[in-house]
Order: sequence, then structure tokens, then C-alpha cells
Amino acid sequence: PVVTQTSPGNLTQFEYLALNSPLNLSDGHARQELTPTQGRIIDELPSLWAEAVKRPVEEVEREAHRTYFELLGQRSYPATDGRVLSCYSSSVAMEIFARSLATATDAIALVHPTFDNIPDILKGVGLRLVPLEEEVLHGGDLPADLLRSVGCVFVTTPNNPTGRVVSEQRLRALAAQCAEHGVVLTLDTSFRGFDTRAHYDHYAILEESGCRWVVIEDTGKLWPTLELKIGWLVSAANVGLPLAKVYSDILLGISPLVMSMVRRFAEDAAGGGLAELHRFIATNRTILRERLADIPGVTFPDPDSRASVERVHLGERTGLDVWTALREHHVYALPCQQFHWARPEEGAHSLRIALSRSASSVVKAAEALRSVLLAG
Ligand SMILES: N=C(N)NC[C@@H](O)CC(=O)C(=O)O
Repeated sequence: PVVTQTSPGNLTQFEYLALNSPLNLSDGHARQELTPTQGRIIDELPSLWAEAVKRPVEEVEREAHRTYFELLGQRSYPATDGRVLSCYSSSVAMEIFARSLATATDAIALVHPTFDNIPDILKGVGLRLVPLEEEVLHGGDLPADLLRSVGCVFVTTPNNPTGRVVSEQRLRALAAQCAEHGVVLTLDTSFRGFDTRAHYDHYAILEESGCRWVVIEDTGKLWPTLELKIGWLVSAANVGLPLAKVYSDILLGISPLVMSMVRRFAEDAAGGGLAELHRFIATNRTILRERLADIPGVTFPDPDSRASVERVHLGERTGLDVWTALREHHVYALPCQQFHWARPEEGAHSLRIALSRSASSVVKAAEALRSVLLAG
């Protein structure tokens, strides 16, 4: 992928450029070291393989999603009647959802800003996008004319890169509005594992609202599993979209070895690993903020975020200029223009730093960023 100063590609193309750098703080994937207990799960893979060969895949699959969903407080998810579809990644789940939705509507309200592969996938199936500003989404009921003009409301929660979480009462009100207007409510919860404020039972609220709903869950951002992950596509019984049909166009199923590995990581997380991960991310966030705290013009727009990424506002400097200067130090961050998919200039002065990295990498990157910013 070619990315030039004047014509930045999509965010993932920026992330490709960082993939082979030792100081890649660009993508939101987990790249820190395995903890000792996670390392022992990797040592178990041969026996997990042998066990997966012998057992019915639906058993392995159900254990995997039950352990993961319950770890994150989602006890009321529909575990039994085939409404949980396992995909190779959350983006594959997103593509299946988008193709299904496009058979039923031509317009969708999408949270703004958010990671640009979401609007790109939705535009790719011909949907017209209507930006739903975070302030409007969190501020109260959505305007009725917005809900009359779209077939779906799509919300990333916790949002990327802001970390903003839709509260329980906000979700209840949003689901009621979508039920009233017959609009599908879709949630991308890829960052939910990092923020206990997103661990209330979303599925209990969605099910009791009666609205048509879809949720995309992602195990891929939580643990450093070398891209071995699951995107779960979960839906309401009354969603009225051909999700299972489109799923069957794309795949038959995913590896039971990956399912077993995810179950074991979720068990380890339930046994204390998740709290440890939260402390790890919080420490990295503090390392970054402390090293940049006294630099004129630099601020942190998301003081309340617990996601595994941190946005830095650069004052007069542009994210692209700082990204380019950082690259001279072999450090890679992510310019934020493309998160603002409807008005990119709003992200021109921000940079996103990944926090699911070793503490030493975060220190080195913060020092490099500090020297670039102090150089003017
Ligand atoms: N299918 C795509 N484009 N995957 C990249 C995405 O996972 C990265 C991401 O979400 C983040 O860096 O925050």
C-alpha cells in the first residue's frame, strides 16, 4: 500500500507501514508480551488441538462464547438458538452484517468519529452514511427525523479512538427509540474488554426492548494471540436480516482450536487476568501522559478513556507532520484524520498511540514523541 504525505490512505494502510517496526504503536491489536499464565495456555495448544479433534464443534463453540461473554458480564446473550455466528475477525462479521443490511435499507446512521474501516465497509455495499456525532448520541434521545431517515443506527461502544462508553440508561433509551421506529440497532463492542463500564448486560437490555438488534464482539484486541481471534456476530430473533444466509456465502465455520484457545484465555482472564490487563493499560496510559504533560499545546481529549489506545491533541502541529517526524525515529503512531470519516479536517491535529504494547515500548515512543514535539 502506498501512503504519501498528501494523500493519506485509510487508517489500516497507515497501520501496515508500522507492522515491521519494533516500535509499532499504530494499530489497536494486542502486541504486549504474554503473561506467564497466558504463556502456559500457548504451551497447551497441542493438547487443545487433540481435544478439539475429538469433540463436536458446537460444544467447543458454545463453551468458547459462554466463557467469553460471561467474563464480560453478558449473561443474557442468546447462547443456544444459532444467533451467535463465529467469524475469523470482527471485520468479517462487519462485512456479513453490511451485506445483510444492504438488502433491507439504503441508509445508516454511524457514530462519528470512529475507525474508518467501518464506514468503508458500509459504503462498500452501497449504503448512504449519516454521521451520528458522539455528543448527539450521548446527549439524549436521537432526533425523530434522523430515525425516520435510516434503516439502522450503528454505534461503536467503547468508541475508537475516544473510548466513550454508551451507558446502561442511554442504551435502554436508544433501544426503545429504535424499537419504536423499527430501526436496527447495531453495536460494535470490540473495545469492551478494557472498560468495566461496558460490562453491564447489554443483551438483557436489547432483548427486553423488543428492538431489532445486532452486536459484533471481537476477541482480537484483548490478548496478544498473533491474530488468532474470533469476531462474533450476534443478533435478535426478530432482526429480519439474512445474516445466516450471507454468513453461509462467506464461511462454514472457524477453527475449533482458536475457539478453545479463546476459552482458555477467557478463563485465565476471569481468574484475575482481566484486572491485571486493566492495570497494565492504565500504567501505560500514565507513562504516556506524564511524559507529555508539560509540552505546550499538547492535551489529552479523552481523560476518561480506558480503551487500549490514547488520543493526543497536538495543538497547532498536525498529526501528519508529527507522524512523519516520528517515523524518522522508527516510531509509528496513527494520524487521526480518517477517524473523522465525514469531516477529516477535524482530526488533523491529533495522533493516536496504542497502549497494548510493552511498557518499555510505550516509554521509548513517548520519549521520541516528546523530543519531536519539543523540537517545534
Ligand atoms: N480490518 C481492519 N482494517 N483491521 C484493522 C483494525 O482492526 C485496527 C483497529 O481497529 C484499530 O487500530 O483500532
